[in-house]
Amino acid sequence: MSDELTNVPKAVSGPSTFLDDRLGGANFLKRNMRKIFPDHWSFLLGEIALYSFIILLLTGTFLTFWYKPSMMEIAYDGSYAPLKGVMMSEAYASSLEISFDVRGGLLIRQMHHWSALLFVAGMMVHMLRVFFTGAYRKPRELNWIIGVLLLTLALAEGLTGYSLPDDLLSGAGLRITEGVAISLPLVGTYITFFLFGGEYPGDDVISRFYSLHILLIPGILLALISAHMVLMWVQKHTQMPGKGRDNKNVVGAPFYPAFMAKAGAYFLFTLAVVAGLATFAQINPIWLFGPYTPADVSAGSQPDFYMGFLEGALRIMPAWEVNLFGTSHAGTLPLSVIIPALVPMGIIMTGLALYPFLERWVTGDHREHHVADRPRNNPHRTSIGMSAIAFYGVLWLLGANDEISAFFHVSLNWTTYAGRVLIFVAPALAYMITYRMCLGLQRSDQAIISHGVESGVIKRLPHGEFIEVHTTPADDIEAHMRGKEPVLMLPAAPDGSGIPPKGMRGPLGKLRARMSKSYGGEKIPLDDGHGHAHEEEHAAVGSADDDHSLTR
Ligand code: HEM
Ligand code: HEM
Repeated sequence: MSDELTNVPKAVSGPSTFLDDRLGGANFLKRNMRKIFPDHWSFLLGEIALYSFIILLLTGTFLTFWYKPSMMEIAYDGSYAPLKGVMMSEAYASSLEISFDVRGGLLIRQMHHWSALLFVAGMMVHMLRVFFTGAYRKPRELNWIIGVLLLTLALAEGLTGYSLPDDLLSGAGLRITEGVAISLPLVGTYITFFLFGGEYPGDDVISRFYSLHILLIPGILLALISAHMVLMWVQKHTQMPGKGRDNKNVVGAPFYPAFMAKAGAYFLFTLAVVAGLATFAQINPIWLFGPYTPADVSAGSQPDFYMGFLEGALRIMPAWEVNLFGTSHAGTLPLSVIIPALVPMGIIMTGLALYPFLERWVTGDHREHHVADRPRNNPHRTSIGMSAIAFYGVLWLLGANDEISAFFHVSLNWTTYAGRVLIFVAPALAYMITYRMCLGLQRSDQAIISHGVESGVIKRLPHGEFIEVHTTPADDIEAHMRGKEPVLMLPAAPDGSGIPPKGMRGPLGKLRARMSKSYGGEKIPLDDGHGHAHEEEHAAVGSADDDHSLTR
C-alpha cells in the first residue's frame, strides 16, 4: 500500500471537512491520520514517559492552587495534631494542608510524586531501548540529543520539586545542593548566595525553586517534548526487523483508528497505575519528618531513586582536597565534592550525547537506519551499554550504603571500600560477560537458521540412530533473525596499496582504525547450511498479515 489516501473513514473525513472549510488543512490531517506506526512492546516505554508527564502537569497544577512557596516562619495550626503549634515555614505548612485539609489533596500529592518517579523511570528505560536498538543512528541523532536534554532537565525538575515541601528530608537534599554549588571554583559563592538569597539556608531558595519547578523547567520540557514528538512523526518510527520490513518502508497499523485507540487506552492505564499506587502505597509522608532545621539530618535519608547515583558518588569519594595557595581558604578545591557531583553526571550525559557521533566516527557508517538492531547483533554497543549500566548501578547502590550496611550487618566502611573497587571492576565484568552473551545468542540464531528449532521430539531411525526432530521456525521469526545488518568497519586500505586512507593516518587515525576493527566484532554469519535438518512441521506463530505498509 502506498501513501495514497484510500477509504478514509467517515469519522476522519467528517471533522477533516469541517476543519478544511475553516483552516484548509484537510489533506494534511487525513494524510497524518493514516500514518503508519510500527508496533513493538518496547515502543510503549516512551509513551509511559509521555503519559506520566501529562499526569504531572495535571496534578502539579492542582497542587499550585494551595501550595505557598514561602519560607516565612509560622506556627502550625492545621489538623495534624502532633505538629500543632510547631514553628515551620509556610511552604511546609501548606504541604501539610494539602495532605490533611484539602479534599483529595493527599491523593493528588501522592499521584504527583508517583508520576514523577514513573516519568523518570519511563524515560530511562525508553532511552535504553533506543540505545540498545541503535535507534539513535542517522537520521535520528537530533532526537537523541533532545532526549539527553530531556533527561537532564527531568533530574533538575525532580530535585526542585522534591525540595518544595521544605520538610526535614527535602532539607537534607537542599543542604547537599548547597554543598555542591559552593564547592565550585570561583563562581560557587556567588551561585549559592543568589540561589539561597544569602547565607545558608537563606530566605529565597523555596521561591526560586518554585519558579524553576512550575514555570521554567516544565516550559522547556513541554517545548522539547513537542519537538521530540514532531521529529519522531516526521522521520517516522524505526521498526524491528521482520517479514517484509526494510529501510525503505514502514510496516504497522495506521494512526487512526488503531494507534489512537491504543494510545488512549495506554494513557488511561498509566493513569490507573499511578492512581492505584497513590491510593495504596504511601510516598513521602512529610508529616513524619517534621519541618526543616539546618542543624538536623535524620538517619537513613534517601533521595528519590533518580538522584541516588549522585548520592552514591559523594559517599564513595575519598576526602581529597587541594589547596592552591597554601592553607588560604580562597584556594581550596574540595575534590571530594566537585568530582562526585560533576564527573559521573558529566561522563554519563556527555557520553550519551556524543555516542551516535563517536559510533559513526568509528564505523564510518553514514547510511540511514530505519530498521532497529537487535542488541545481540551489535555486541560492542550492547556491552558498552551494559558497562554504563553497571557503573551507574554501583553508584546507585552505594547511595544507600547505610541501609545496605544496616540490613546485611556489615561495616559501613566496608561497603564504601567495596564500592571503590566495584566502580572499576563491575563495568569491566559487565562488558566481558555481555560481549560473550551476545556472541552466544548470535550463534543460537545461526543454529536455528541452519538446523531449525529443537522440537524435543526424539525419533529412532530404521537403522537405529536416535535423532531430535527439528522444525522450521515460523516465517516471522526467521525474517526477524535474518534482518541482521553487519556492523560496518572502516576500509583498511581500499585500493590495496597498503596506505591507510585519509582520516586513518597519524596516532588518532591509527586508534580510529583499531577501534573500528574491534567494534566491527567477530562476525558470525547466518549461514544456511543445508536448510533445516529433519524438518517436520512449521512452528505455529502468528504472522503479521493484517499489517499495513508505507514507503518512507
Ligand atoms: C515534569 C516533571 C515534574 C516532576 C519530575 C515533578 C516532581 C515533583 C516532586 C518529586 C515533588 C515533591 C512531591 C511531594 O511533595 O511529595 C513535587 C512537588 C510539587 N510539584 Fe512537581 N514535578 C513536575 C512537574 C510539576 C508541574 C508541571 C507543576 C505545576 C504546574 C508542579 C508543581 C508542584 C508543586 C506545587 C509541588 C509541591 C507539592 C507539595 O509540597 O505538596 N510539578 N514535584
Ligand atoms: C520526556 C521524556 C521523553 C518522552 C516523553 C519521550 C517520548 C517518546 C515517544 C512516545 C517516542 C515514540 C515511541 C517510542 O519509541 O518509545 C519516542 C521516540 C524516541 N525517543 Fe523519546 N522520549 C523521552 C525521552 C527520550 C530520551 C531520554 C531519549 C534518549 C536520550 C529519547 C530518544 C528517542 C529517540 C531517538 C526516539 C526515536 C526512536 C525510534 O524511532 O525508534 N527520548 N520518544
